[in-house]
Amino acid sequence: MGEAPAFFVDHLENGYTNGFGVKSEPKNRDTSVLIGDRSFVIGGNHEGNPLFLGVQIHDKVTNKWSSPSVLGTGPKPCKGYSAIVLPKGRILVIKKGSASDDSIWFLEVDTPFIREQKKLLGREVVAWSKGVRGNAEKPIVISGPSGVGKGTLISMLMKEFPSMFGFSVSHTTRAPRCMEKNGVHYHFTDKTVMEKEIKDGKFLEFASVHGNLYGTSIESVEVVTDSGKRCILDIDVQGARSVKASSLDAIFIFVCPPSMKELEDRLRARGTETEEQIQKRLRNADAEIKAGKSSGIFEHKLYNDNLEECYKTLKNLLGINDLAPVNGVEVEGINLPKEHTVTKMDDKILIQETGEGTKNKMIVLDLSSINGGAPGRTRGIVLDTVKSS
Ligand SMILES: Nc1ncnc2c1ncn2[C@@H]1O[C@H](COP(=O)(O)OP(=O)(O)OP(=O)(O)O)[C@@H](O)[C@H]1O
Ligand SMILES: Nc1nc2c(ncn2[C@@H]2O[C@H](COP(=O)(O)O)[C@@H](O)[C@H]2O)c(=O)[nH]1
Repeated sequence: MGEAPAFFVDHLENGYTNGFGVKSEPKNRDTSVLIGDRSFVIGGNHEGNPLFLGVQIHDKVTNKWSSPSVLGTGPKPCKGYSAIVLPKGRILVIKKGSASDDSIWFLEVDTPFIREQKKLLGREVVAWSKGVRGNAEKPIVISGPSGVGKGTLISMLMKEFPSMFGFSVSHTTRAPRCMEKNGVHYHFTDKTVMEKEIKDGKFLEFASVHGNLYGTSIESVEVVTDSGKRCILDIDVQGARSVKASSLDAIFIFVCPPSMKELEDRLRARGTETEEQIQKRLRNADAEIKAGKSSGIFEHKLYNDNLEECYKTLKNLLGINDLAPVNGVEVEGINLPKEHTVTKMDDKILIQETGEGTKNKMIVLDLSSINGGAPGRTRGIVLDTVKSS
């Protein structure tokens, strides 16, 4: 047997406040979704704006109501909706009688992205993301010897397409270079702290590289994917091997130098390492290049000789060229029957058409396919339409 949705709310059209127009305690409390110690009440207007659905939070422990910062563009007010609590701090909202580009939404209330935003903003935060069909783009792992130009290529990509790509900020125990900012280039971390976090299972991968510890925390990747951007990881070959073995379905690119002499020249010209460190990095480069070319980890190899040409090849490889649109992934809306019931069955949501003279269409939404997301962004949904008799 399936479970009924957490709740169904009727008549939430614009102008029909249904008890949610109030600043403090909403009157209609049975329409709240309980997650941990907090109830999330979805309805009425967002900060008096009649175009967007509002959210309020009740904390059971403090018995206080708050209006969170709402990230992303949320759904328009609607006739009614079903709300279903999903794992990992998300609420699925399925609207009634809405346009195909406004029918399925996710409210993030306790994801890593939300927790990070809460820390930053110092207040309650939630984020909306719209549900669309299709799969989110795979993260990109870029490896190559030190000084080959990985960081340069990634910076060019992020500068040209800031809304499309996001950088996974690694942790490292090495000291910051003079222009490097904590939390932007790396999370500069004490070795004992990082070792403890590795032990606590917080890292997707880690490795000792040129005498220091480097690692990608699960949260660093989630922060990017939850912001709806395609995640880029700049990691060494050992790290790439670990990611390949993990559940992260990524594409792997290895950047080769035109020659060892050119690699050495670039490292020296960068001027960020001591002579001893340069020698160490060059020694390691040999083994890295061999592993990169022969390990079977990398499906794509780039030669960074001429920077502009290499960048163009990288863009082509990522499906970005002068003819293709670059403002995010092309999205497909979801047409739902005007009148329907919603049932949850394991990781499937069944949306059954109701009403006289209808075709009794059933839409099956596969929750296991959901990834990426928020705020205001899309995530992949796989839908099947079944005709019941
Ligand atoms: N095609 C190129 N031609 C000449 N110089 C380049 C080219 N690509 C990058 N560089 C320069 O080489 C130096 C090293 O590049 P970058 O810092 O991007 O390397 P990296 O692979 O990220 O190194 P690391 O792994 O140590 O972080 C930089 O000074 C950069 O400006
Ligand atoms: N396995 C990992 N390797 C990483 C990570 N972050 C960076 N790196 C690699 O380290 C070297 C040196 O970087 P530098 O900033 O000190 O020059 C470079 O090859 C990076 O790709 C990581 O999280 N995991």
